[in-house]
Amino acid sequence: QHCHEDGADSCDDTHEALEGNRWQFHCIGKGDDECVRLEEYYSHAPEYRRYEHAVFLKPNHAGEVIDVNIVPGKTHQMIAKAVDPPIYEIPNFLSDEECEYVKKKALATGMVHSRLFGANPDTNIEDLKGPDVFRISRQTWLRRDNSDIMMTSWKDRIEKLTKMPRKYIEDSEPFQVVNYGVGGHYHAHTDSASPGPEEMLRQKELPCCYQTDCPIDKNVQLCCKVCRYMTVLVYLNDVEEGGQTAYPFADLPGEDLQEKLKSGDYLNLSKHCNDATIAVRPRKGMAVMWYNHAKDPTTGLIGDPLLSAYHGSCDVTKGEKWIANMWISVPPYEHWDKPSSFNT
Ligand SMILES: O=C(O)CCC(=O)C(=O)O
Ligand SMILES: [Fe+2]
Repeated sequence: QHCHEDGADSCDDTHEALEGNRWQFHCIGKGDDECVRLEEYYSHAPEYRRYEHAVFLKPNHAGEVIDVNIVPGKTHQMIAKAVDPPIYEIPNFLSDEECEYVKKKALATGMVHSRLFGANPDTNIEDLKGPDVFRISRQTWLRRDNSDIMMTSWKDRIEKLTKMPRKYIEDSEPFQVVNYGVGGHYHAHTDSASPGPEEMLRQKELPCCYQTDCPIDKNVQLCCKVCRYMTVLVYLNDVEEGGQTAYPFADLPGEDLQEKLKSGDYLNLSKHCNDATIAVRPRKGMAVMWYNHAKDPTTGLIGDPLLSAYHGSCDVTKGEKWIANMWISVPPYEHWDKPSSFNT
């Protein structure tokens, strides 16, 4: 590996030929040893050089701890929880004061009951309760406000953490703030495009939702597809009991995953929270970051959805739970030059 000692960004352009493929290394620590080897890089054909490429940071093993500089003068840790998909915990991503600020701001905008894609708009969701309900929470969106120093600094940290081109961070949706009470949960789901083969084929030609005005809370599947390449979720409080973020299929061998997915039952986290291979306990200010898609090895843009990235929130059994979601969207090659409707 050819990472330079003089800082994180100096080795972003380091390439090494390996059996005809190109590999890229990103030095996210200080020395050579802390370089993280990324997935195979794009093929360097001229048509794939016109735009900025996504980054996929893969840990060497679960439990790996990587020091990162995301705030000047401070060191944070990225703790790998899983390899497939890569899931990382980043303690103290936000300070206590920042968490309080986000909650206050969210309450001021007004929180509404969360809906699902394709949900019947006539249902009175406020009355729905119990383990059979897929999602029970309240939420709001915090719109981009470039004069807000906290939000800008938050995006800086996400950029340093993910190594993603700033463009994709700026293009992405507003921050979503979610609040769960006792009994609140969100059964296991994917944050991005429906991963079934037929669905993928049907949606192939569609632009990404963030590039359109398609209403994201209705049945959007006919108009656009969700292209949330990665998720950065931040816990805004300590939850007294329950409320873990659970990944029922993380790091499972392919056959076991297929079997569990087929049964469908494992998606119900009110029943199966404890069967999940990875469950992250909320801690105020901590971020969890993971990939919902592979990186397309040819185009360097969003690739196939990762079934291993199914996740959700277990029931809050005592107290309440506050989170903020930041999704980073990346287009597929067919739509790489379409502008984002959020970055105006
Ligand atoms: O609350 C959690 O831990 C998970 C939330 C989630 O998956 C989502 O909002 O998409
Ligand atoms: Fe999610």
